[in-house]
Amino acid sequence: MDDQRGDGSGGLGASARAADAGPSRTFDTQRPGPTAHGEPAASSSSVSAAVPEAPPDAPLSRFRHGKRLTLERYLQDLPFADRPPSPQRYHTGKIPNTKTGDGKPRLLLMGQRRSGKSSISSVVFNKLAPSETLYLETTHRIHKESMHSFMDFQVWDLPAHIDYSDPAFDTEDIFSDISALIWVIDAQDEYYDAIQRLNTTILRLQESHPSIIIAVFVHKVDGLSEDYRTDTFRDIVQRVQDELCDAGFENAPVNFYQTSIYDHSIFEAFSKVIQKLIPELPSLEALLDALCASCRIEKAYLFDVLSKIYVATDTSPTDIGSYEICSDYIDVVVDISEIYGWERDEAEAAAEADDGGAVGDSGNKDAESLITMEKHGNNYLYLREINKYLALICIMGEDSATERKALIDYNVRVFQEALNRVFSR
Ligand SMILES: Nc1nc2c(ncn2[C@@H]2O[C@H](COP(=O)(O)OP(=O)(O)OP(=O)(O)O)[C@@H](O)[C@H]2O)c(=O)[nH]1
Repeated sequence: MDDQRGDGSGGLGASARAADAGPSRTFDTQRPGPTAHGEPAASSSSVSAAVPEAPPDAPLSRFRHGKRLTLERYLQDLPFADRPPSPQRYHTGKIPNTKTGDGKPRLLLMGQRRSGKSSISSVVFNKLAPSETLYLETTHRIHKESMHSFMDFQVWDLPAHIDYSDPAFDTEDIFSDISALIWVIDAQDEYYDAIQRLNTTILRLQESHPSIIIAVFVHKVDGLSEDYRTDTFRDIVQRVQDELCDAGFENAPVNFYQTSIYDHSIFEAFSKVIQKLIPELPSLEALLDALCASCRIEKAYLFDVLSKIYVATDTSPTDIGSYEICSDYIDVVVDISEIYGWERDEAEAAAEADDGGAVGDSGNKDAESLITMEKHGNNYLYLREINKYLALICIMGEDSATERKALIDYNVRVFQEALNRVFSR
């Protein structure tokens, strides 16, 4: 592996480590450590998926000090954010239903008991090893996770025993601020009741909060044979749509994903849900397309390093295999940086910010930077940290030789600049 450090950086791992240590994510630190993926494999496919603010003196301030990321600033709740005039195609996080006005997207995890809600939240956001989820206890109260990364959002895990469809239950507090509802169905269990509850909830939300994004995770598919998994998935999709249609709600905008915590499918599904909350997604995809065309990149992902959720990818067909390779590669780089990386102090970062930033300049205005390359079969992987939270990772095409690295570096910097312009608009 050829590992080059640009811009006097502590590297991707340094920022990831700093954030994992608590500053930029308000997670339950009692939960055990790193993610272990690699247990039973299952392929995935998709059809078309209050923690209080950290005190100001918390380590979070390290990231908020000085030059803030334009991306972060835009996506969060600054009142003066300049929004594009085009009609809103995606939720922006500043959803019309927002009551409290905190502007942070909220994702609700709902479903039957033992369907796997807490496991999903723990594996994706707390890096809990999937096997450790066997010991998770039943959720009795709403469990709230705050994710502070390239975009702030909250994930609420709702206990299954409360009947939210009961008209006597005041759901306004729960549903009024949400951006996306993720309904988890246990594919290994009897699912008719789950579908009925899901449809009741969808119909209710359709009346009161029609702009909410709805995703169904057909979960625990790892335990099913290929054929049975496909049949179950189709059956669930069909039943949900038929019942909604019978109730007068045709073509309901519900997305379905096959998921499992034992492989990457849960991260991929979450990525797709999160992408629907990003208003700039079309611009990001167009930028990635342009980059792929100019550098003969086979597939490019913009990853949120902390969660391994991908924020955007180019518009060429996505397969779980390429996501897995890139996701594993981020793990490797983060692990190596854990050992060899160091933290850049703020004065140093600020000095670099003043010098750097121009296209073609080696300075990186927003973050430390790290470039790594690795032969992977015929194609090699290219990773560059874009800012504190985001990393660009590309599977290079066969005709994109490593000798052209200088040109690729240049184009990636142009991409980085363009990205900053998109988010500083
Ligand atoms: N095979 C398999 N088991 C899973 C998966 N996700 C979760 N589980 C298991 O499902 C069981 C229930 O998971 P929980 O996360 O506690 O389910 P929950 O929906 O939060 O349950 P309640 O809190 O009771 O509502 C645990 O034993 C998990 O290990 C998965 O993808 N595959």
